[in-house]
Amino acid sequence: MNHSASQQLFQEAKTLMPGGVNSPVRAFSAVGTDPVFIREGNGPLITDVDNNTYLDYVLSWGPMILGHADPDVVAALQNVIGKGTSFGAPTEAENQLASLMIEAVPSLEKVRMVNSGTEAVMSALRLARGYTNRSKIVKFNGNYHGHSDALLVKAGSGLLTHGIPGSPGVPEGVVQYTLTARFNDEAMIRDIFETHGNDIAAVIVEPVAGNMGVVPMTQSFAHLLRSLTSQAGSLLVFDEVMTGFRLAFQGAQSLYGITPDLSCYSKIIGGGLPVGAFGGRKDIMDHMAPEGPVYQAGTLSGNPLAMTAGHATLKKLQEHPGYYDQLNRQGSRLAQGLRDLIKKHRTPAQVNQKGSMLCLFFTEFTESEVTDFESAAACDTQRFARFFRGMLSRGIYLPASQFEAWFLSVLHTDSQIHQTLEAVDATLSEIN
Ligand SMILES: Cc1ncc(COP(=O)(O)O)c(C=O)c1O
Ligand SMILES: N[C@H](C=O)CCC(=O)O
Repeated sequence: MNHSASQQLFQEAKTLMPGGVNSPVRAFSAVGTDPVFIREGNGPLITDVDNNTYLDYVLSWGPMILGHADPDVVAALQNVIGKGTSFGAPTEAENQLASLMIEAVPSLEKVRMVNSGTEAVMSALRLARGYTNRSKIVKFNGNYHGHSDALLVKAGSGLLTHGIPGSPGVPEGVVQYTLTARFNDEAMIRDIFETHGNDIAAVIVEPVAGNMGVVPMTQSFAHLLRSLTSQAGSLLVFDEVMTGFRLAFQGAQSLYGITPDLSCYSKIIGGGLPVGAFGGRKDIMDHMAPEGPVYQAGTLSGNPLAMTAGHATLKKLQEHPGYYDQLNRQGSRLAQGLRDLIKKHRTPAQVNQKGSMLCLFFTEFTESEVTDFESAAACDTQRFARFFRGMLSRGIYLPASQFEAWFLSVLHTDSQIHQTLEAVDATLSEIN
């Protein structure tokens, strides 16, 4: 594959932006190659500036569940873009997206729109602290909730990819109220609540963690979190930035049978435009300004284009409930195919999959499952890097990190899954 135009753009980008990118994982530095510059996307395919086409399992890190340039989303955007792109004033489009989310997810009684997942989580936790009058929050090792100061502790995603345990620039005082616990470790979270229960404003969790690879929370851990928080008067906050409208129309919370107090969204609810939202119980949400005293604001919040793209996306998902069965089927088919191939090649690896989120962990500990940050972090990232490069050269675009989720769209076909597995077969024989 020729990558000369991408390489040229990357050289230029490095003189313009730190590392040549606007978000670290995109730089491909963890996989020992340069990034490809994407020119356009169509359905499950993306094409780079050198005219190479790839089957996309990144999907903009999750939002493009309908594939790229979905005709209904594009038409909805074309319909509004000529009428003004931002007003900083209420619009009907905000009501439309908010009411669709509230209709879909029983735990949402009111929502507030923001501009990113980071903002959604940061604001939800401020609200939790304001509502409970408590300071401490609990997060789990390897969960990633965006880059706000208090949450850059033992986080997944780019921090795990680049081996950054916290971040310079975050004063100690800011993280002194962030308690960290092992994901899926029931004894540890019980201990934390025994010691700090009365001071804990909220527990925040990715129900299916997708930022240390894919690691689902166990059912019993989910129920334990619900009961510990309820007993202690703390709030349970589900970070559904990745899982919301992806694992089910009602989100991961419906799969676990849990009603969180607050939930955070981004990605799919913006249909590929910058967006975020948080919501939950009305009595809690009404603590937000101007109804209540907890302050949060945004010049572009509820942006008409983002609301329109998000609404068109959710509407289409709502009108096609069969999409979720299809996504689950394709996810399972790909996961099973990967399992068969790692067995065939005797590759030390594990496959974790939940619906249309999955990943292949190159772990030496094949006999034990990857259930938390500690087992995920023990993976062979060099082998992953070789695997990634082999797949890219065969036209399969995977996340450029061992610790990110692969996503499927509703347009990934049987024959594309087959093509992916053929590429895996060839790549594993090359790198083993
Ligand atoms: C679970 C989760 N929470 C929060 C975020 C932060 O979202 P954003 O990148 O839109 O700020 C992300 C992704 O980055 C995420 O995957
Ligand atoms: N894991 C992150 C979000 O889900 C990846 C996006 C990024 O950091 O650029």
